[in-house]
Parts: sequence; C-alpha cells; structure tokens
Amino acid sequence: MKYGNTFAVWRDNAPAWPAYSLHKFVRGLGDGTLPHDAFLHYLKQDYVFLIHFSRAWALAITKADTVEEMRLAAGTVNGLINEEIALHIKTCAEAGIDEATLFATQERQENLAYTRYVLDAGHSGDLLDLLAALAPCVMGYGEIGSHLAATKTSDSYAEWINTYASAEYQQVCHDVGVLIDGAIARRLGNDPMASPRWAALQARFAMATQLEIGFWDMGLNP
Ligand SMILES: Cc1ncc(CO)c(N)n1
Repeated sequence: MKYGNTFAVWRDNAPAWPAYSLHKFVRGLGDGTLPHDAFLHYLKQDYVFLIHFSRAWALAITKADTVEEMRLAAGTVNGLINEEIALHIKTCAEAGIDEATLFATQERQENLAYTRYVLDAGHSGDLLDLLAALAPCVMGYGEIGSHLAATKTSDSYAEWINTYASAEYQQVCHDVGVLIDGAIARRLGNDPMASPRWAALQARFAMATQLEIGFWDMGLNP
C-alpha cells in the first residue's frame, strides 16, 4: 500500500527512520522475545497516547481548509478512538486490567513529550505543521505492521501485528497519505520542496520520528 509522495520524501530524509521502524521493541514483537510485562506496560502507555493523539487529530479538523480535509481527519479520529484503541482495551482486559485503570495510567515523560509536541505543532502552526508531526506515527505503524506480518517468526504478538497489518489500518494510512499530499499541494503549490517552509516541515517529521524511538525505548523499561 502506498502512503503518498510527501510521506515517502519525509521518511527518506529522516535519518532516524530505520532506528524507529526496526527498533529492538519491534523486533521483539516479531520474534516473540519481547517480555510480556514490557508489552502490557507499553499498551497502557499507548492507551493514554491514543487519547492525546485523537485530540491532535481532532485539532486537524479545526485546522482544515476544505470539507474533504475535515472528512479525512474525522475518519482518522474515529479509527484511533473507536477502532485501534479496542486492541488496547481487549488485550489489557485479558490481563485483568479494566478501562478505568487504563485511563488512570500515570503518563511517562517520553509519552507526554511526544503527544504534547504534536499538539503544540498544531496549536502554534497550521495544518501542515500538524500533519508533519502526525505522519511518523500513523504511517510508521502501518509500515511496521505489514513488515512484521510478512517476516514474523512467532505468533505471540500476532493480534497486535494483525491490527496494524489489517486492511482497515492500511486504508487509514493510505487516506492520510492522500490528505497530506492534497494539503501540501493546496498550500505550497506544485513544487513544495522549493517552498521556504519545506525544511521546517521535514524537521518536524524528523523530531516526531525521534520521539517514536523514545516511546519504544520507554516500552522496554517498565
Ligand atoms: C507511540 C505510537 N505511535 C503510533 C501509533 C499508531 O497509531 C501508536 N498507537 N502509538
């Protein structure tokens, strides 16, 4: 599945991308060596992450210029807060953790830094600043999910992998790619890389990628 032209350029110019998409945590999901307590700790943090991340996508609706942009952003809010988060609720319920407990999870600094960075990108900037900060998360997990589905050597974390490899999640990544390419063309024209804004957008994407690495690192340290 293609996630759009802009994403491909941003990813190829983010030096830390492989350290994110091929992180030790990711490899542990694929070969089953990730300790289960680290996985549950990560899922609890990620439940809180998804709440703030949904807020950031809701901000994209208010920053949109067209109804089409609003619809794509609203679809992503729905995907996060009603679909993706169901994985976290179900997996944690199986481990005896109910949703009220999940909601009360003490937020780790790495988690807080990431989501508030993304929210601030949107509050201080326009839709492009926000989308550049949101993209590594959405598309990164899409890439990780389909890579792990094709290469995994263990079924321990198959449910997690299948969530992100699923047609539904891949469709979200595709739609976000369409949203980003359209938003870029609408605001920066046909040669966006020549825009004086390009370097700052690339830097936002690179920072969010770095913050994803911090999130995986945090996951390995319950
Ligand atoms: C930290 C993080 N990044 C990306 C995703 C994908 O939505 C997620 N659930 N958590």
